[in-house]
Amino acid sequence: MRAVIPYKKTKAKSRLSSVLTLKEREEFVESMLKDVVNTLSDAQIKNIDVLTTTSNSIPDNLDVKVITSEHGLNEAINSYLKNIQEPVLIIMADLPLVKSNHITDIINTKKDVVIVPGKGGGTNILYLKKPEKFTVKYYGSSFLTHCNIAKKNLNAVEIYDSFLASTDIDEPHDLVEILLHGQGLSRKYIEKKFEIDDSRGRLKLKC
Ligand SMILES: Nc1nc2c(ncn2[C@@H]2O[C@H](COP(=O)(O)OP(=O)(O)OP(=O)(O)O)[C@@H](O)[C@H]2O)c(=O)[nH]1
Ligand SMILES: C[C@H](OP(=O)(O)O)C(=O)O
Repeated sequence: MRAVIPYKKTKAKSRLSSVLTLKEREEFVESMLKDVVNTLSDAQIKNIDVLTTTSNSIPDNLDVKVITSEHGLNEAINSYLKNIQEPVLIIMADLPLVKSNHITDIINTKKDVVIVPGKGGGTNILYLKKPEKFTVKYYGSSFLTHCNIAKKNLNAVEIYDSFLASTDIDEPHDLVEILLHGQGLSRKYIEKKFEIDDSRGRLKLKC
């Protein structure tokens, strides 16, 4: 089996622009990518592909295969899947809280498809035992879309329930979860700039 991480660094995370500059956002997404790659490695995933928009956005020291595509997210992933004849784990790059035991739980499923929902209706992780029978359609309520695609084309779907695996980092309020639960490079990056305001459990910028 393989894992593929869709990754965009250029102008990344516009939803965080109120709290991080563009340079900081691009540095931050790189730290999250490294955390995801480290988690996959800890789960003994040997074949890790990073599907990115521009090859110059990947650090040299990552043990991954870099695949570039100028296409948008859906077209890039569906083109990638056309060349895959083995089970594939599609894991987003903005999931720094996922742990290796989540990955092993997911790939040891007895079902054809595992879907890990994101907050607000997204899809954080897809595990496809038969990728040739699946087409991704991210954005909007992609979680429901992917459930329907799976049920139409395959018969056995597992919805994997995990607070940490469902916590994708999109909005400023998501950053507090990294301070509360993170253990990797992205936590080191964020704690330089933010701390938790204990009075309300809310994030505030470090003075
Ligand atoms: N290869 C590729 N990955 C993408 C693309 N757009 C987003 N991604 C990745 O897909 C995952 C989810 O994307 P988003 O949460 O929308 O990331 P984003 O577009 O940087 O965030 P916003 O600008 O706030 O929407 C992240 O791992 C992104 O790095 C794309 O056009 N190509
Ligand atoms: C790619 C998209 O991410 P979101 O915008 O929901 O974080 C999705 O999961 O469908």
